[in-house]
Amino acid sequence: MKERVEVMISADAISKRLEEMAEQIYEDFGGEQVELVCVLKGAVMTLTELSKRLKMPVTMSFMDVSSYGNGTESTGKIKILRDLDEDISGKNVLLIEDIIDSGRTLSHLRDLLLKREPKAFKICTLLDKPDRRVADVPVDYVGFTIPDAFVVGYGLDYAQRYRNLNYVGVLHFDEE
Ligand SMILES: O=P(O)(O)OC[C@H]1O[C@H](OP(=O)(O)OP(=O)(O)O)[C@H](O)[C@@H]1O
Ligand SMILES: Nc1nc2[nH]cnc2c(=O)[nH]1
Repeated sequence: MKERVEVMISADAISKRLEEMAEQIYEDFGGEQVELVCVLKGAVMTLTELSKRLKMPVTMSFMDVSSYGNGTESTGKIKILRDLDEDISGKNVLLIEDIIDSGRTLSHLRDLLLKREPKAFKICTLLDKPDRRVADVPVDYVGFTIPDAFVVGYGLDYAQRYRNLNYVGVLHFDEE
């Protein structure tokens, strides 16, 4: 089997959309300082690229959770591998994800973080795949709504590869 990536969302389109989202986020938080919470590893590229476009003061912290193995199917189990170092109570928090698929990861994280009583809590994702939703979770900022296909690039991996692509593409497996 040969792997092939077909472009779905170009680098240019992502850059423009992040610009729009950053403006909206700035307005919604009234220019106040925000703690950006990144869910490793997939959201790293979205976090860095979005943060460069945000005009208010921001801080960054990282959580690591696992729900997927090296394949393309969710296990349905969410494990916290690394929690935040900082207390988020009383802070403006923006949780950043690369993709919402079943919604299990975000729904679990949202419940966990809301218990810590942030001042404001919003969720931002580069990609949303609503067709596969199992757990309902309200999302404040969606970059792109995409059809049900396994995508890679811009932080998203297949067997830990392709995260470095500056675009989002559909992964195909061709017969050799
Ligand atoms: O909505 P869900 O079905 O829960 O899927 C979304 C999650 O899956 C991906 O993470 P993954 O577990 O692949 O880890 P990674 O970010 O380290 O690649 C992605 O980054 C989300 O966190
Ligand atoms: N790489 C990748 N990870 C995911 N996690 C949930 N959905 C996806 C997807 O389409 N691609």
